[in-house]
Amino acid sequence: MSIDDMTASFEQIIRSVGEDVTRDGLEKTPERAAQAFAFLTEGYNQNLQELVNGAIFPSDNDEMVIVRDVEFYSLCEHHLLPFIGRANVAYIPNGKVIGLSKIARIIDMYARRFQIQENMTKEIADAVMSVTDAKGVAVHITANHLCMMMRGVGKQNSSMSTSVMLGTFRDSQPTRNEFLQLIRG
Ligand SMILES: Nc1nc2c(ncn2[C@@H]2O[C@H](COP(=O)(O)OP(=O)(O)OP(=O)(O)O)[C@@H](O)[C@H]2O)c(=O)[nH]1
Ligand SMILES: [Zn+2]
Repeated sequence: MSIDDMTASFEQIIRSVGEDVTRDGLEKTPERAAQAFAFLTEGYNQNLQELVNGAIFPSDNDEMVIVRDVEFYSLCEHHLLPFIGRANVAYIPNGKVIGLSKIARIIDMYARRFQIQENMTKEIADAVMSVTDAKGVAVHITANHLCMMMRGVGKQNSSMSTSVMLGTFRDSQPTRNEFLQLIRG
């Protein structure tokens, strides 16, 4: 990722809207915007193994583990505008558990890319499954999309929910229901 290239692109965008990129307030904006965008897309520079950093621990607990209400900020791949929400992630351990913070790091790694919510939900579920070998993984995300709020159809109060169920959560209705009840509570 080249900050210089992005800086030049933001300079061009600012010019294209008819602004004077040399005026005091905007002088450093192209580079600031490039740095901000680099941060918001840093998920492209991360990979799962490095991010988890070996934080997988043996455990004979085989009850559902849920990490709830993890906030995230992503960018929709259609408009590059933010969508903002919360993710709930559950898994049923199969001899090992993952470090708690790593679930949040996995969510951020996929959020900090150009995304649609459905794909992000699936990518998080697949990633948690691949690093934990869990009996089952469930991911549920609710988000507000600014492309639908500050432009376009202009709906301020609608939110979108997506979920992906793998393994036991897909096969067993009671397990799926327990998850849905726990995230509602
Ligand atoms: N399924 C899904 N759609 C999304 C997501 N983020 C944005 N969109 C939608 O992507 C669609 C793109 O539609 P287009 O008609 O190509 O673009 P547009 O003319 O800007 O559409 P409007 O937003 O309706 O003005 C819109 O319906 C958006 O609401 C997402 O995460 N998931
Ligand atoms: Zn959008």
